Amino acid sequence: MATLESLIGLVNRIQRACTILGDHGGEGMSLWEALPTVAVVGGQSSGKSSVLESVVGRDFLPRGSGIVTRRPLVLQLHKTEGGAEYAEFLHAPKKKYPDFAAVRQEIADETDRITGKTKQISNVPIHLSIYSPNVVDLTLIDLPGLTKVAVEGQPESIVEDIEMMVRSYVEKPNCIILAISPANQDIATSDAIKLAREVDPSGERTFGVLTKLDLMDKGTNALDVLEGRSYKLQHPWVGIVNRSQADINKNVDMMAARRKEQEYFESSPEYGHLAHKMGAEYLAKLLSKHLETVIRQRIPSIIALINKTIDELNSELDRIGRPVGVDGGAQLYTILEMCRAFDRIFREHLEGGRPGGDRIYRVFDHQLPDALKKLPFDRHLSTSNVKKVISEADGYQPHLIAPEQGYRRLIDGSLGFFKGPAEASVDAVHSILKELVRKSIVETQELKRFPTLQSDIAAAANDALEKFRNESRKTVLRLVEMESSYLTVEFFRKLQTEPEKTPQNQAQAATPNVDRYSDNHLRRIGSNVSAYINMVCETLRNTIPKAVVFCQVREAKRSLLNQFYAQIGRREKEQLGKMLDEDPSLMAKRETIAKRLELYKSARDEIDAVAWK
Ligand SMILES: Nc1nc2c(ncn2[C@@H]2O[C@H](COP(=O)(O)OP(=O)(O)OP(=O)(O)O)[C@@H](O)[C@H]2O)c(=O)[nH]1
Repeated sequence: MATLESLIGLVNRIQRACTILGDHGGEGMSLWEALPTVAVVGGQSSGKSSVLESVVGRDFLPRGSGIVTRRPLVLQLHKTEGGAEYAEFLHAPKKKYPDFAAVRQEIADETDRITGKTKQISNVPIHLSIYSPNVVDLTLIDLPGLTKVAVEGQPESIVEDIEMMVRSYVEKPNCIILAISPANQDIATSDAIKLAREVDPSGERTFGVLTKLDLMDKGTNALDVLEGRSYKLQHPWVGIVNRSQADINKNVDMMAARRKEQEYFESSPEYGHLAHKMGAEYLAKLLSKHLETVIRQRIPSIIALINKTIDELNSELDRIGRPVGVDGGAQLYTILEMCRAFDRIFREHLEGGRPGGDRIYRVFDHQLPDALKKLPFDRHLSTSNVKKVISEADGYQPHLIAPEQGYRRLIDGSLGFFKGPAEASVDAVHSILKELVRKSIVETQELKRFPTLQSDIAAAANDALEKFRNESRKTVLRLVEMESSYLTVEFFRKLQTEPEKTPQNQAQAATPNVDRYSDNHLRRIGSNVSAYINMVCETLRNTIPKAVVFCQVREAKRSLLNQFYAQIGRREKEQLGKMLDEDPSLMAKRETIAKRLELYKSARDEIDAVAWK
């Protein structure tokens, strides 16, 4: 079983970690609140400070008129095996205070640092550790004295504020209440007892302390209280005789005061039989033992709370994303992971796992054929235009057999029309791909936290798409140009051998080239060209999609981010870090969670180390 020292030391360490990480109660069930603590409460001038100093055996608390204690003071006492006494503040961890007058000054200064000189109160605790051979292991929290009236310079609300702060500590079921009441005042009117009664009616976590026994009226005594008849508590009352104001003024040494107190009880006719259970030293031991028992009881529930919280924090971290390592390798890895996640989703869109790829097929199946159908060949191959083109091509010398030049010009002119629909298909597919990039970025959960990387990936992907589009445009235009560069000669050979179908045509064939520019003749040329163009159109309707898929879709699937990968591979650590810029609020949130996680994990380690000793 763990020793007494180790259990209180354990809670001390966890408490300190809590304060470092800003966990000192408040919303929800915090670790701090799960830890057993001893809170010192009492009315003003009840002798609170005197009791604390006597327990420590040192003068170290600020004195003065008005409300001096304005922040909770977490006082952790560590017993040392001899050696010099010294104090340490959590807010100045490197500094040792061997001089307790300086401790007093630092408590006052540190109080003001948070509350300002306005004499407001604050619930942010000051942590003070005292290392001394003259103390027992114990942690006490000194709270502002309960008061009824605000004094000069302090806001009216301070009375209520103090009560609320003290209440927030003592109402926690893990709080052991050290209720200080002066003996020279009716116990029924004690502020400390009134509050304790409210929050701990059964008295199981209240320790009653009666101060100023030496100041009671002659002929009266406090036995009714000390023996539990006036107000019953589960734990025995402890009577205390602190230094009087006169003693303090005379600088009576604390050790001397402890001795004097012991003598007082031993020599007292009324309290002599209780002497071994009275005094500040006894109180310290009593509390220490009790605190240890309570901690031991609480450990299983503390472990349960810690484990539950660690699980919750972990899943919260998973939800918002783990912090990225700071070294360049880790950053590069993270960026590549994000890129891969994005790329996977983008490909799913194309391949049908997600919607969007089908729109590309619609371009080939609808848009392109529709556009081809709408090309103005009728106009281009109208008799009048055929005549115009052929005459121009013939020049001063009309053609002899067939208008070879005219045919070529008519065909060239017609083929030119295919460029429009070909380019339109390229552009349509381009904008679908762009839209899919946008969608995929949005759908990549992992990327959500990295707005900069999001836009970097989007920019890189769009750059690549732009390049693919240019390539694709060149290719489809080439397909069209190829059609112009070499005509399918078989088509025309076949035409020549085909017999004329109508009698009129037969007549014309019989007298060939009677009128080279007759309507019939021109119509025939027009329809021949039209037939040829239709054939080419059929070919292009099939080859344009192939070119577009080859240049744009296939490349997008294969190498959308290749250029980007090459770029980031060359980047320096700082540039990579910039790419992983996150939303500041998210970063702050993660940091808080990570810190809390660290706190809970270290608390678990501490407990593991002690509990199995
Ligand atoms: N004679 C005698 N005087 C005491 C005793 N306890 C406290 N005093 C005196 O009572 C006055 C108030 O004591 P403190 O310890 O400052 O009381 P406090 O509750 O801390 O007071 P505030 O910090 O002002 O709320 C001081 O002058 C002490 O010397 C005691 O047991 N006997």
